[in-house]
Amino acid sequence: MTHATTLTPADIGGIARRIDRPVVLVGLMGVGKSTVGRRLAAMLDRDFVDVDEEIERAADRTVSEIFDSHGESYFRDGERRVIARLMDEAHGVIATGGGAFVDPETRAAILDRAIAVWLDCDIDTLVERTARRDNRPLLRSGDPREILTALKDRRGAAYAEAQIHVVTDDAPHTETAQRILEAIDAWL
Ligand SMILES: Nc1ncnc2c1ncn2[C@@H]1O[C@H](COP(=O)(O)OP(=O)(O)OP(=O)(O)O)[C@@H](O)[C@H]1O
Ligand SMILES: O=C(O)C1=C[C@@H](O)[C@@H](O)[C@H](O)C1
Ligand SMILES: [Mg+2]
Repeated sequence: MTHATTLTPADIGGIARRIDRPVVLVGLMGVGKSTVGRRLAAMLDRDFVDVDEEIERAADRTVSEIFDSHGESYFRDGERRVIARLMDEAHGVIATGGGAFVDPETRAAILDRAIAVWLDCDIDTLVERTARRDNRPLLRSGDPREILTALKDRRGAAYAEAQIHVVTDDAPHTETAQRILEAIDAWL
């Protein structure tokens, strides 16, 4: 599905001035949180932080290495701490890892301090996108389609608590970022 976006630079500037909290992108692996988030931050002229990258920097290891050497619960503890810190700092756009918003403490902190945007798209698209890079440890333990489908079922209720829901389809990054802005504008 295509969707013509009509936001002018002046519109975007107006929306940017009304956004008084960080915009936090949540949703499944491959939905575009990191790549669309970076584009959205550039459009808003705000800074961009990727939680997975922050954890990797703090640990001086990749997400996969952390899962391999310490396990998922160790990674989740680091993720919770990083997001708690980010909520205390003034950031423009924050891309979370796919599981972050499922943690009740993290979800409550984000909902209290930020605008959570749930990016959502169909499983076929997620399977295709996540196959491009082998950097997602949760998808290595079996068939990625089955794992993503199960995660979507299990996590859907948590993601649905986000204030804003944007279905991305296969729209390009810039268009998706514009749709997020339109949804925020309508919600504010
Ligand atoms: N709207 C889009 N149109 C085209 N390609 C996209 C779109 N969104 C994401 N992609 C591509 O899908 C891949 C995964 O995107 P990205 O890394 O942003 O996902 P993510 O939500 O951050 O995943 P993770 O939870 O694993 O960090 C990248 O190759 C990215 O370029
Ligand atoms: O969906 C998830 O649980 C994950 C998504 C990635 O962003 C990483 O945070 C990690 O691979 C786990
Ligand atoms: Mg990401």
